[in-house]
Amino acid sequence: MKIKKKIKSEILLKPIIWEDNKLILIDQRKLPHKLEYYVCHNYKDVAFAIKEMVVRGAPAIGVAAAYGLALAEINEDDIEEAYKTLKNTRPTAINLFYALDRCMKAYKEGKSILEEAKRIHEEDIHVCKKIGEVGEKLIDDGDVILTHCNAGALATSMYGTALSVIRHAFWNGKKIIVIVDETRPRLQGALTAFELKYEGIPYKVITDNTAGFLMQKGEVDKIIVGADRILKNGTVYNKIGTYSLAVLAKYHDIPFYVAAPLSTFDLKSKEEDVIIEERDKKEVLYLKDILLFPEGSDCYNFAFDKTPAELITGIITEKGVVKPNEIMKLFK
Ligand SMILES: CSC[C@H]1O[C@H](OP(=O)(O)O)[C@H](O)[C@@H]1O
Repeated sequence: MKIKKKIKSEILLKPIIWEDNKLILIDQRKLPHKLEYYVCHNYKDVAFAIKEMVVRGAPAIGVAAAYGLALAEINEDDIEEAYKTLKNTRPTAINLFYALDRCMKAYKEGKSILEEAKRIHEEDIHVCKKIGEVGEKLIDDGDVILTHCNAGALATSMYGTALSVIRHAFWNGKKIIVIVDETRPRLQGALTAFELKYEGIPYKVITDNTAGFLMQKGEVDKIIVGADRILKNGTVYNKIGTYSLAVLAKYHDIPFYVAAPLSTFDLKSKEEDVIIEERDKKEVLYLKDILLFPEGSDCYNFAFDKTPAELITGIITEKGVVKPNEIMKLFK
C-alpha cells in the first residue's frame, strides 16, 4: 500500500522571504555547503542579487524583482528608474517582465506595489504546488527521471516546477531515482542535489555529457525540465543543454516533459525577439578562482538554448498537461 508522505509546509525550502520591509534571499551562490541569506534593503540590492544569481530561476527572479520594485516604492525611489534597472538584469526569463509589468500596472492604477508583489509571491507558491499535483500522475513507480539545471524550490517561491512533479511523486510513495545533470558552468545541479538530499529523495549526479550514454543504455525513463520562456508556437527556452537532451530523448524515444507555470508563457514574442543571455566568460573559463584553460582562451557562455515544439512530449502546467501545439487551450 502506498503511504502518502505528509510533508509539513514549514520545513519546505523557501528561497524568498519578505519580512519587516526587507527582502531576504537564500544566497544560492553559497549552496550546497552553506545556507546563508542575502538581505535586500533597496531595489539596487535586488538587481544585484538577480544579475549575480544570488537568486535565480525564472519564477524566483520574477518574485524577487516584484519585491525590488516594492522596495523602491517604500524607499520613495524613482519607480521608473527602478523598473528599468530591474528589467535590465537578465533578458531571457519572461517571468521577470511579467512580474514587473504587473507591479507597474498596479502602481499606475494607484495601488500598492508591495501588495501586488505579495500576490505574485503567493500565487507562485500555489501554482508550483499544483504543477506537482498535475505532473505527478505522469510518474510511474520505479521511474528513473533525468532533470537538468535546477527547476526546484530554489528556482521558484516553493516546491519548484520540474522538482515539484518529482517531489509529489515521492510524497505519494512512488519509488523514483533522479538523475541530476551537474549543468555546467554554474552547476545548478548542485542546487537540485541539495534539495533532493534535504528531503531524502534518491538521486545520482552525472556530468552533462553522461546523459546520452545513460539513455543509450536504457537507464532513463523520463526527462523533466523547467523553462524560462515558452512561446505560442511551443518553443521552449531553458538552461543551455536542454536542447541537446531533447534531441537525445527523441532519438531514444524517451518522454521529454517541460514543467512551467502560465507566467512562463510568452504569447506575443517571436523567436527573433527573444534574447538568449550570454554571461561572463569567466563562468566557463574558471572554476571558483582556478583558470581551467590556457590564458587568453575565448569561449561561448550562452545561459539558455531553445527547444522546438516537435521535441517536447508535453508541457506540465497548473492547468493540466498539454502538447506543445495545444498551448492556447491553457488560455481559453
Ligand atoms: C523553474 S525555472 C528554472 C530555470 O531557470 C534556470 O536558469 P538560471 O539558473 O540561469 O536562472 C534554468 O533555466 C531552469 O530551468
